[in-house]
Amino acid sequence: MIQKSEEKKKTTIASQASVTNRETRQMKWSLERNQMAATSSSSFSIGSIPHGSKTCSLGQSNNHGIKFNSRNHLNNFTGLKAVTSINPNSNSKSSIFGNNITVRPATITKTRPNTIKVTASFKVAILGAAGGIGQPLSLLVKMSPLVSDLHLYDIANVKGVAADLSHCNTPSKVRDFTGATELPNCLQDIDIVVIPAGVPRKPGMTRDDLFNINASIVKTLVEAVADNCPNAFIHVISNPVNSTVPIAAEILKQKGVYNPKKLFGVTTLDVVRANTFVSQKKNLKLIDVDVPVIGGHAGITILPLLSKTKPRVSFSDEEVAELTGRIQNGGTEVVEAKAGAGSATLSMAYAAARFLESCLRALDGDGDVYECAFVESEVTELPFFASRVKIGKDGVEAVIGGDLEGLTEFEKKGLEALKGELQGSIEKGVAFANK
Ligand SMILES: NC(=O)c1ccc[n+]([C@@H]2O[C@H](COP(=O)([O-])OP(=O)(O)OC[C@H]3O[C@@H](n4cnc5c(N)ncnc54)[C@H](O)[C@@H]3O)[C@@H](O)[C@H]2O)c1
Ligand SMILES: O=C(O)C[C@H](O)C(=O)O
Repeated sequence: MIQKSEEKKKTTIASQASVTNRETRQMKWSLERNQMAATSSSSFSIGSIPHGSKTCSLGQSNNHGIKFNSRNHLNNFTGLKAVTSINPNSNSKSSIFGNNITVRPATITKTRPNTIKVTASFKVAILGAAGGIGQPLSLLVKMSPLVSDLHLYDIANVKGVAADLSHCNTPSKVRDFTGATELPNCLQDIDIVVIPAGVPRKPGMTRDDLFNINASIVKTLVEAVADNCPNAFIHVISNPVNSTVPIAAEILKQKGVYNPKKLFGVTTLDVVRANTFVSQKKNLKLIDVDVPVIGGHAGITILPLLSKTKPRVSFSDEEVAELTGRIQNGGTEVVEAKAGAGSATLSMAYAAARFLESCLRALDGDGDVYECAFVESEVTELPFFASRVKIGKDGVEAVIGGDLEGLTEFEKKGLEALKGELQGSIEKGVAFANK
């Protein structure tokens, strides 16, 4: 399908008389690259399947490419293409890796015949942008046509990262900010703040072992967010997420700007892992698989609901035990493989970019955005809990409690077993923020 549509696009574009030989070569390069990506199993999309909703959000309906998707719109993003290869009158969609990057119509202006200028509109700040997660995440965000401004903050080494990224000919303007004095400027008018700042695990450590260092880092950064962009969505990646999110909530409360709908602990990597491991185990097409993962983001608090896997698939008891264990220990698997050089960075950047992109689409008016996230919640007796949430322009529109109904005995036990640890981690965060 993709190949066919790319062929069609190729024909259409190649017939445009105004295109020079050099431009034709550039187009061919771009199209060949797109075709390669479209047929390659290594190409990917960032997205999730909204259970119980009619349409798939980005990527999963068509897995051959990063699809920074914006529902409203049908225009072309220049991305890796020569600007002159774009026909502004065409309805065909194009993308970096072979399919639909769509952008908001209001943000596109013709600059001269057969060219368009993309000016996307959302402002994103990444705090901890020079780190193992921060760098690849920044690159993925730089590729989004929905982002107009990308602010990179770190306590060190961020200038080079920003200079490097700024040479990519994608719409967003990249700026770097170093150190506490530059943090307020970094956060001005920001729509979404992503926080991967903090130390990662080494073999033998738990996520909670990071608490002493990362709790203070998150506290300081969220104070600045509260002071400078209190209406922004906040995505907390720094571990232990089960504690750092409650810390962030308390700080925002102290500053009088807490909006529980806009504070998210990023647990997307658990879903990404669950989808990958299940599709491998059951030999399913990866694009079709979606497994909700609930609870929290550490050890047994990570509870994949395999019985709710889409498409419906049956697992033996042994498979359930094995898959659940692997998903719960996915982080440790990477920490051990890296043998002291850190924890998951690339898969986390991918997961964070997926979650960010979902929120950008929600901000852009897509009414069909669902993701799992660790949020303030009433689906259990715990004050914070990861589950699927519906995300809209103002943040969490609904926490989907229905996933907790009809659980298997194994899942019910897992849910009861995680509550003590999760409650303890939440209380630890709250106590830290209020001491
Ligand atoms: N939520 C998840 O699923 C998930 C997944 C992977 C990693 N993590 C966590 O993400 C965090 C970062 O991991 P990493 O591999 O990128 O670590 P890293 O050490 O490679 O990078 C961390 C970055 O944060 C910066 N930093 C430190 N203190 C800062 C401060 N006060 N302000 C701004 N920046 C600061 C460092 O300079 C560094 O560039 C860790 O806590 C890790 O456990 C979470
Ligand atoms: O495992 C870690 O320490 C990092 C992260 O939480 C992960 O799940 O990979």
